[in-house]
Amino acid sequence: MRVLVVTAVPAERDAVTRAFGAGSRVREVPGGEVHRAGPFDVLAGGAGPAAAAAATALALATAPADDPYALVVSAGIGGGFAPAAPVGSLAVATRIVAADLGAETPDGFVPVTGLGFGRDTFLPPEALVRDVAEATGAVPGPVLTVSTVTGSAARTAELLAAHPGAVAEAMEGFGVAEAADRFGVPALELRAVSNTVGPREREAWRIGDALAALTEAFGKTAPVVESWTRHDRLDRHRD
Ligand SMILES: O=C(O)c1cccc(C(=O)CC[C@H]2O[C@@H](n3cnc4c(=O)[nH]cnc43)[C@H](O)[C@@H]2O)c1
Repeated sequence: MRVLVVTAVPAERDAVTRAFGAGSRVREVPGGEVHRAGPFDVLAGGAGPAAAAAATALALATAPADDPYALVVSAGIGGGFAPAAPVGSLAVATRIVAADLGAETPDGFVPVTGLGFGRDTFLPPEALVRDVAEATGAVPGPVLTVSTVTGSAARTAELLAAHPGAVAEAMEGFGVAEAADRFGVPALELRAVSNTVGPREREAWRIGDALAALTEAFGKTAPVVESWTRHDRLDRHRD
């Protein structure tokens, strides 16, 4: 069974496929094209949770019936929370959290679940997270999905207070996981840290280094997910 990887932009998609030589384009989906590379089908689905959810859902809905996806991975560059995830490091999500989905109240932010509907967290398969962390050196921890890139020390402190131990933020993970969940497929999130979450300093983003780290990480992740799709996934369904 194959693994669908959803990135935001083509530069991230190409960083993933580069681990296996050039990715060959396999199929068009509305608004994008899926590139095949090793065990991965890689799609640049757009930036933000809504684009990511739509692209993921379309790719899953149009997957060949005789070769469905066993896993969806949200991947790309991201902001790392200091000191847990420095620039150039990798982060793998133990929880994929919609950090700004909810309501602002006089008493502070209330997550959507506190409003009595929806959900704000998806849990990737524990054993897979552990094995990916071990193979790649990625720091495991909550990865936050935000619609607005954090740009101040105050907002960084707010996020860390609400999500102790958060290692990274990005803009797509929750959208990818929400779509995958509708298809009964587990999701993972893997981020290469291009910048530190905090006061905005766009010129300091090390995008090239992060993309190179992403390529290396996917080379090391391939055997792990191949083994997981063959063995652990089936064990899980047997329980
Ligand atoms: O300009 C380029 O060459 C380039 C190459 C690859 C990727 C980009 C992006 O701007 C990707 C946007 C994507 O990155 C995630 N991201 C990165 N840092 C943060 C952050 O601190 N907070 C939230 N998201 C971050 C995010 O997922 C964006 O969609 C440019």
